[in-house]
Amino acid sequence: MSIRLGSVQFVIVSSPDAAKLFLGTHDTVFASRPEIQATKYLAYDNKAMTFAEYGPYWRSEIGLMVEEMKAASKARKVVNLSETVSSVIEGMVCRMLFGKKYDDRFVFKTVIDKSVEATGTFNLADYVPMLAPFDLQGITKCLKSLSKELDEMFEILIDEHEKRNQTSESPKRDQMDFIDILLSLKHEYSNTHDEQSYTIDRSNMKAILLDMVAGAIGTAKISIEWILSVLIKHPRVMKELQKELTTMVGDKPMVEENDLTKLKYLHMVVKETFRLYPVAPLLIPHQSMEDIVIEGFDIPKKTRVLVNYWAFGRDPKVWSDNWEEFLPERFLEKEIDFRGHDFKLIQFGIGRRGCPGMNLGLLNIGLVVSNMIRWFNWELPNGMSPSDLDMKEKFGLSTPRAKPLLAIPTYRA
Ligand code: HEM
Repeated sequence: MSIRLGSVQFVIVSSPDAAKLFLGTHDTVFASRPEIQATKYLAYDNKAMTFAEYGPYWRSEIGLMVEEMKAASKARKVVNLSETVSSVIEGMVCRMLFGKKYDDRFVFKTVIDKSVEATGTFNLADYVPMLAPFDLQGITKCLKSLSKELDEMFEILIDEHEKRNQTSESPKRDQMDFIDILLSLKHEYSNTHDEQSYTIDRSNMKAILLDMVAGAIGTAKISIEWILSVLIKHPRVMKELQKELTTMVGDKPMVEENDLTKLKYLHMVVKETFRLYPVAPLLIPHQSMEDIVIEGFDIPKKTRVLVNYWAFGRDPKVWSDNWEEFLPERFLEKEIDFRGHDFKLIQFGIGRRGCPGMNLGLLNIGLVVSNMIRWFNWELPNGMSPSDLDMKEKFGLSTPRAKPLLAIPTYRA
């Protein structure tokens, strides 16, 4: 389907076969992103991330989470799981990037949530550029203020790392956090074999940090929130997963990174949740870099492509008539994964602009979910039955739960 909004031409891709054409066969043509007001003000002129390195950044955060849930279990306290997951993920990401969990000056999750919301809001200025200077909806003002908040936080973090490195010996390679690694690459060429390579300066560093923080925090939080919701709503699936965890992990105090590959049922639960509750229902818009003809249709340069991935997971032609059912076992028979070979399940996008943080995202999700489920049973508050759990989404650039997930943990010794 093709539509026009103001001066902008869109193509909407609504099936895995069409996605294969645009993001597979013609991936090189559609590998650009449109420049919108949000990227202009938030994303340091679209300077992007390239790599990631991390150690066991998650251990203390997961340990604290388990202890906190044990205390809540003793007190029969209702836990706001949406809030808890958000803090755990923020803590894990901060430890990985900045070496430690920082203090109240750093409110990444709040600023990132607001930025995602502002980016996902329909902004007239993106479709009728002559209206941009008037900022009729006040979105540009909001984006500028969010950008300033983020910039100030990154400046403090980089300054603190630089000062520490000046006063004491620079950390050894295996003790470096992500900012140390970026600082060690400052002014080096990003790619010595490429004539168009650029040096990594301070704004590149901040753009990369923004990619990491924005990419890692909200997406994992939303994914985990949905996985826990479907598990609570479907006690049969919850029991099956707990059985797997008990058998495969035993009495170890924590489910660890190397346990995750053994957890086949967990992987099926994750895939089934990604099918029905995508984090980015339209992925991130792509844009064509040249004119192209696809299946007889002329598609001009700079056409934006929206991939309606939300619809893929609800297509009976793809998932059969029981598509509405939450059934992880459907992946027993289907060799479908989201690692770039199959266009039915593209939770992380696909091709050149696919998500570079997929492995890290899957790891964070696996660690948090498995530890929450290995050690605790979950009950809804006020005697609510699992089938009554509200599963409404809040639509936008990403789709979190409309209402926070509240539940009472009981410790499973
Ligand atoms: C559950 C976790 C995650 C999900 C569901 C997710 C999903 C996505 C999706 C749908 C896209 C757009 C793909 C497209 O338009 O074709 C994307 C892009 C991106 N993601 Fe992720 N992501 C996750 C985790 C992460 C993490 C942990 C990082 C960083 C460490 C990250 C960094 C990025 C970046 C930088 C892009 C833009 C890539 C580009 O434009 O070339 N993501 N992600």
